[in-house]
Amino acid sequence: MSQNERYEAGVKKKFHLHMIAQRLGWSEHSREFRYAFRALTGDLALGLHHIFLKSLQSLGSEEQIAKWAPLCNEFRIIATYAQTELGHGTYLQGLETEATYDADTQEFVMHSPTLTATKWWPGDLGRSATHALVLAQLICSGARQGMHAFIVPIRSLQDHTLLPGVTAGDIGPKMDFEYTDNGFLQLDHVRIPRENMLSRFAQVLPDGTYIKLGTAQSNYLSMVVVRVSLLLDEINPLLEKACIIAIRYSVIRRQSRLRPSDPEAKVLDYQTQQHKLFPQLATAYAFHFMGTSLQEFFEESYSAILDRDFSLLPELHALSSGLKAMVSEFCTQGAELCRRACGGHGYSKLSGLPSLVSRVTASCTYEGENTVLYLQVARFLVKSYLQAQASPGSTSKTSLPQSVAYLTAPDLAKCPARRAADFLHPELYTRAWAHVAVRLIKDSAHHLQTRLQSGADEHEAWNQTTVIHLQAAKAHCYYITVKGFAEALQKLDHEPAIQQALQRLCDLFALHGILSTAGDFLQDGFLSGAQVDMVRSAYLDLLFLVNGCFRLHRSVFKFSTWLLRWKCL
Ligand SMILES: CCCCCCCCCC(=O)SCCNC(=O)CCNC(=O)[C@H](O)C(C)(C)COP(=O)(O)OP(=O)(O)OC[C@H]1O[C@@H](n2cnc3c(N)ncnc32)[C@H](O)[C@@H]1OP(=O)(O)O
Ligand SMILES: Cc1cc2nc3c(=O)[nH]c(=O)nc-3n(C[C@H](O)[C@H](O)[C@H](O)COP(=O)(O)OP(=O)(O)OC[C@H]3O[C@@H](n4cnc5c(N)ncnc54)[C@H](O)[C@@H]3O)c2cc1C
Repeated sequence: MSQNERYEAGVKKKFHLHMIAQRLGWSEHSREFRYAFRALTGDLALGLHHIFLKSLQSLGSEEQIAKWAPLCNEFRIIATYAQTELGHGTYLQGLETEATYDADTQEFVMHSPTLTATKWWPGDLGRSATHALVLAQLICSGARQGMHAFIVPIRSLQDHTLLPGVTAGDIGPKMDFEYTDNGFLQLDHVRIPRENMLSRFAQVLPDGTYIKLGTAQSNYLSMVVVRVSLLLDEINPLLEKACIIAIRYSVIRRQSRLRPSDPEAKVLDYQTQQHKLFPQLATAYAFHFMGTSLQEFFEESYSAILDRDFSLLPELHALSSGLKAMVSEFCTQGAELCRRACGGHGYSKLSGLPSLVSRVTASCTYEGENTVLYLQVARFLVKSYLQAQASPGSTSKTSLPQSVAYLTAPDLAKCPARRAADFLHPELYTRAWAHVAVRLIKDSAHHLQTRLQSGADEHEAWNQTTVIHLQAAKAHCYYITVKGFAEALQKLDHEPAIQQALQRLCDLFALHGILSTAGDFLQDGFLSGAQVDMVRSAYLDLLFLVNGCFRLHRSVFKFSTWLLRWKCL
């Protein structure tokens, strides 16, 4: 299909599913709706319409939510989230679109002062949206107040033509997401009422007085909300699907002989094929359980933040940033590995794998470019580490956020494992991951301090140590995921068969990670070379055991059913 045909198909599917859900009484978060969404491969248009709604609920006052949410829910308006510009995506302080308050008319004048101020990328903007949530620099009472969110009508509700002062269109062909009309938007002194600035965390009074109700980053909250929601709703399911296709293919595909006298072997019987695929399956499950745990932490902190208690926001920002970066990075790598594991058929679009790979690849960029998000985590880790060092032994150490409490826990200098089987104990490998994360965080903080003491200013010192910070942030995120996976399994005692199968995948995820970054474990002697051999031996035995599991269930192997069952637990 052409881009236009894919776009039109995406819109048709969107409303077809919506009408079925209405007729059958499925809520958007119901299992039936989510399963139908998966079955439609997720190629539904108007994804940003829902991101607009999430942003409205995060940044809008109760009155604004009451006014605009029903219009969204009934699709009487189609909305998008317009933040990124041609010249700026990451650096929000550099966004150029202006919202200048006119006290005489009690309006904001929305304007794109330069070509680089053109909004560029927002989904559903090119052809669909009637309204845009425009993130712009607020100017009132003669001062620039930073980035705020403004609801701007852009197309007529009568005939869908662009409104006066609005220039918009489609940004053209992309690597994927062809069913979404990512667009551009230029505003030429477009006037909107004062009430259209989302005002949960800031207000502009009729006379232009600016009232700050939150923190400088309160208006960044919508990005946190979306990062958390994309993990389980969009990104990890793409790896899950790739695993289903590649493992089922590998159970059926026969190629070459294990012994000359044997019939051709199922490719899943080759150890190298297991080595390609089973760690991806383990990763998909690890991210499922970690994403569920993050969702629980999000729900606990989100209601407090909406009530302007920001105490948990720094940790939520760090967790959501790091886990979005890690999940998107690993799901992109994993989906590509699954594709390549299917040989020539993996290069056929008919396998479904190429489109999964090109779609998940975008997640490394949208909703925050991964490197930038990892560095946000690193900033949080250094601050937490220095806080822990500043008050050794005092009760304030207990004030460390829960996700970094391990920075003050007793640390093992050397791994106690004496045989391969010792590495199949979650307590042991979780502490191994904690050790490496602490060491890398400490190392990154010390390199930063050394640069500062050598006379570099804080910004140069930070920039010259970001590669080390990146390494520490990644180890921290992997540790969080291993710990979360192991803890989730402890709640499955009532399902022993499932618990055992998942335990093997948890062990596999932890040990595969150690083998992939063995240098980090060897560097300070925490693991010896002999112990890395033990890890490899335990890992290879796990591949054999997991394969046996598929051999047992091979005919009834239905990952999605299994996962659905586990999601129900
Ligand atoms: C089915 C459909 C699937 C596809 C959907 C695709 C949807 C895609 C939609 C989008 O892509 S929307 C656009 C997404 N864009 C971004 O995510 C932009 C990323 N950039 C940023 O978030 C900020 O520019 C960045 C964090 C990189 C820098 O923030 P700042 O410019 O404020 O500077 P700084 O790093 O100094 O942060 C200052 C403070 O704010 C804090 N902070 C930053 N971002 C925060 C945040 N989001 N929440 C809470 N606090 C935050 C940060 O930790 C720090 O706290 P401390 O001073 O206490 O250390
Ligand atoms: C499919 C898709 C859909 C999208 N949908 C939307 C949408 O609906 N609405 C919307 O507003 N936006 C949307 N975006 C835009 C997206 O949010 C931005 O592309 C993203 O935030 C990255 O910004 P950028 O493109 O300016 O890249 P840049 O930030 O310019 O990144 C380029 C390079 O610079 C590096 N870099 C940048 N800053 C730093 C730093 N401080 N330290 C170290 N390295 C740095 C990055 O790591 C990267 O390697 C979408 C993008 C895609 C691909």
